[in-house]
Amino acid sequence: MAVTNAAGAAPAIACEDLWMVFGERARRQLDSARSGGGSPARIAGRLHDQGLIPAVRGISFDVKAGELFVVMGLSGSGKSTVIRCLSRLLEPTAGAVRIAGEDIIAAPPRRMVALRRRKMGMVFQHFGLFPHMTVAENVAYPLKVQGQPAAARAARALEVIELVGLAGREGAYPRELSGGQRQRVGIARSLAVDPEIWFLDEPFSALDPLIRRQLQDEFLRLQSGLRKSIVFITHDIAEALKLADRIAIMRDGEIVQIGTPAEIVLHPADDYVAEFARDIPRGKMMTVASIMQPVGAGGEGGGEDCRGPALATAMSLDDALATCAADLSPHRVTDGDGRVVGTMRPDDLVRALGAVAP
Ligand SMILES: Nc1ncnc2c1ncn2[C@@H]1O[C@H](COP(=O)(O)OP(=O)(O)OP(=O)(O)O)[C@@H](O)[C@H]1O
Repeated sequence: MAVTNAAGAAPAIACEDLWMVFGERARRQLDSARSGGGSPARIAGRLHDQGLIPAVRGISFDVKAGELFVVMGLSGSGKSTVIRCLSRLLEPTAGAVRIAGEDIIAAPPRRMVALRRRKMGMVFQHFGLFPHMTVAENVAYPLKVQGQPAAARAARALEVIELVGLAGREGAYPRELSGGQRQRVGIARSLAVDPEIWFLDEPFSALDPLIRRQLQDEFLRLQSGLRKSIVFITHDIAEALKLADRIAIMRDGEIVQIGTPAEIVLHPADDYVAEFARDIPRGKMMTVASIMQPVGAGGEGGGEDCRGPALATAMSLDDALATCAADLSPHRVTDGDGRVVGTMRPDDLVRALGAVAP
């Protein structure tokens, strides 16, 4: 049965009280551990004592349509296990996963195969390209699996190859490409079927920092046009803050905080989250959009009392500070199309930069 929210639209992904326990008779052991009651950590402790590995411990979250949702945490915190449960590459031990309202845990295997082929795109850290196929053949492969005719899949492959900036390299083999180019092929291949849901598990982690930054920028540009519903995994807080609409921070199989990049940096839920956010160069990493008062939400009509030049939503806080330093009155904030979308008060800016106590 489809489950919808108050507005009538189901979230793109809804995950509720999800458990993934590795080991013998995991389901029965989990039931027994839960019957004793207590927090997920206590239940996990009982499972540990039985020699099981409770990798994901009763987590819940929603991903909205078109949202870029980042799951972040240290190595071993359970990130990859979560993403594998969402596509049922792993069978969760307990809990519910719904894709656009459809309960996929109850879906029969054939339906699951169809969902993976038509609705879901996946990109992993190790590109997983076929070495004996050209770029074009690799990218067209999922369309071949779908049974699309040769001409249609060649045309679509070229389209997405162009989208990821590899036009002209469609005849190359993976061994002839750099790491960054190979990952672009992986991204193009996952986009070929035009998935609604996109799972990316540390897609840029194997790349050197410069290429990594470049691919992050390209990824943001792609997403601003595509508006896919995305679950993106990373262990890098800077990457999470740069890309995310919202971030879920995981520790020991649990989610300790879900929030926007600004909420995570400015209002960390505990010391673990604060530790991640501590060394972030806020002025460089955070944008005006993340701390402005939106129009109608304290930003009033957007700029009646404002003087001085408008700030752009995409501007870094450092650049905004340089602009505001000349005029300490509130500033209008405009989006890429020049529309007034909010107000920035210089004291909010200074607070966000950590120069005064909140
Ligand atoms: N197939 C498996 N069998 C047993 N334990 C597993 C299995 N897969 C994962 N685990 C364990 O589950 C826990 C979470 O692993 P997971 O790979 O999800 O973490 P992660 O946050 O993605 O880590 P990394 O960033 O290093 O990839 C770890 O303790 C791991 O050893």
